[in-house]
Amino acid sequence: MADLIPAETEIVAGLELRGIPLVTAISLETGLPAAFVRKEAKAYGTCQAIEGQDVFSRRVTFIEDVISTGGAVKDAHRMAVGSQAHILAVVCAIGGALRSKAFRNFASCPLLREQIWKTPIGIGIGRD
Ligand SMILES: O=P(O)(O)OC[C@H]1O[C@H](OP(=O)(O)OP(=O)(O)O)[C@H](O)[C@@H]1O
Repeated sequence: MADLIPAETEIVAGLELRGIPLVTAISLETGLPAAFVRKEAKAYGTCQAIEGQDVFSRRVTFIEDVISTGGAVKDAHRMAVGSQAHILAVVCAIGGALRSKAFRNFASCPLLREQIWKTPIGIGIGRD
């Protein structure tokens, strides 16, 4: 997966929960700093949705284990945009589970929709 991360990436961000061990391994392999995207912002303490790095104005690639409807990526994208991160792409381990609903969800995330055809997820679509 590490080979598939866009070269401009400054931070890799794993989506809770199964994206967390993946992004940790990719961070160790690439040296890119890892962030961790909660399903929703914590209601106390840091009150953050994205932990581990300040993603403000940074180029971020999401790391996911599998995408089905795209709902988890859509939620993460909304929170990352709220933090003014620039999301370059989402790289997932298993793209073949992608369902048609994902395209409706990605329609609200134009950057991801653009990238989806260029990243391994596009390969996943081809296998579906
Ligand atoms: O594209 P989607 O339809 O959103 O489905 C994919 C998501 O579903 C799974 O997580 P789940 O919600 O089961 O949570 P978990 O990783 O915390 O177990 C998986 O790890 C993805 O994050």
